[in-house]
Amino acid sequence: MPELTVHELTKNYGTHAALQEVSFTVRDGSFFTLLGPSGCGKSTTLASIAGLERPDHGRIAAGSMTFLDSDQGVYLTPEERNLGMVFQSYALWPHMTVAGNLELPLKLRRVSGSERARRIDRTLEQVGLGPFRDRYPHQLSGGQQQRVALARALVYSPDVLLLDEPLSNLDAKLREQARGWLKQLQQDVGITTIYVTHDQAEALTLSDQIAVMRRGRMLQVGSPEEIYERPTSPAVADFVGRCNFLAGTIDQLDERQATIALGAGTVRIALGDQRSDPSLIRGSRVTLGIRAERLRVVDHDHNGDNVLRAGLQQRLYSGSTYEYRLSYQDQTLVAEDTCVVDGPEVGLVIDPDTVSIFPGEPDRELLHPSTPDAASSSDQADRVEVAV
Ligand SMILES: Nc1ncnc2c1ncn2[C@@H]1O[C@H](COP(=O)(O)OP(=O)(O)OP(=O)(O)O)[C@@H](O)[C@H]1O
Repeated sequence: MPELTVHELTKNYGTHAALQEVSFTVRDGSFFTLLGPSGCGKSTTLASIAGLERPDHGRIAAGSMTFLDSDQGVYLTPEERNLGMVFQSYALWPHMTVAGNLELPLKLRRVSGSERARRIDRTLEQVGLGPFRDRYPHQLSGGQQQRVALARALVYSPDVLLLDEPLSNLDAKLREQARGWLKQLQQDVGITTIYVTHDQAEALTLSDQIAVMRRGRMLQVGSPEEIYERPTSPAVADFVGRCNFLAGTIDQLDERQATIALGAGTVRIALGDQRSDPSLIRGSRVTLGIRAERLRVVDHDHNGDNVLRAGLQQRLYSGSTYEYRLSYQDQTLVAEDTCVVDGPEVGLVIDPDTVSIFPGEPDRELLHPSTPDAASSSDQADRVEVAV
């Protein structure tokens, strides 16, 4: 299976820039996910790869085959690209049986009768639908229909599989099961796969690489761990997982640590990847990103380093954890913890190894103002040590 490269893809709809110089590479045989909020350009990117949209500018190639090269005037039709595609609405042919749905794309490719039968049997076996070959789509469950759609995309051995939110029509439980099954199938077949979703949990569990998009631009490409643990921008930290953002100023800085002034208090930070960032200098404004599940809620009189004092607004039971809504200075923070802590005020222990630091002020839309009736946070100076 070939590697797929997308280079500086640009697409405008009138004055609206749907894609702005989007570039990425999908490794041979890997599972690559385009993740981002609604309207960020995921489907336009996928449709451009499929040949269903024609970008204004850019280059797309799979192995030695160039699908699109705007500079050279190269543009292959969808039929010339040998790709398999599955949409959210499985788009099965309702008047054909399961086997009939798989047979049509083979007939269109002029595959011989005996070879068609062999491939249909093998693919239905792969997706676990052997016994269902003579059923019609309306006689199948949603999950089974989704498997038929996948089988139909795989039966003619495409070079690359393109999946546009294929699990979103399934209910929550079935969707979780389908993730494991889909990942296994992709690994068994070994096919290069590009997957579109706005569901971060789906992206994290399924992917070898995730590309986070926003407003037609690529924000970050990396493994699920990189995207979650080391986001390169507040926007990525905000979209993947739940993150609290705090504004601060670098007070002191050395090779390994930085001390950040947070309102009335200070924060000590051990420097990781950001060590080489030239914009992190003494006196510069920064944004700290702290994941909700990495804030430990303790009693208000808890002693030690890295403790913020916050007002307790609300504690919500969510099964495996409690969700705390807390007021800190003029913001609402969210923490997830398994323990029960009460009182108008609590302590928040920050794990120094799990805080991200970004240059500059936080975007206003990332900050959540505290509600007017919330208990006020302590004015006392906080001292927090954070590793980045
Ligand atoms: N045919 C079109 N004409 C005009 N604007 C379009 C067209 N198709 C898409 N857009 C716009 O381009 C932007 C990107 O759309 P796209 O469908 O790629 O987003 P998306 O990330 O896939 O969103 P969703 O998750 O909601 O499907 C959106 O602002 C959308 O309104």
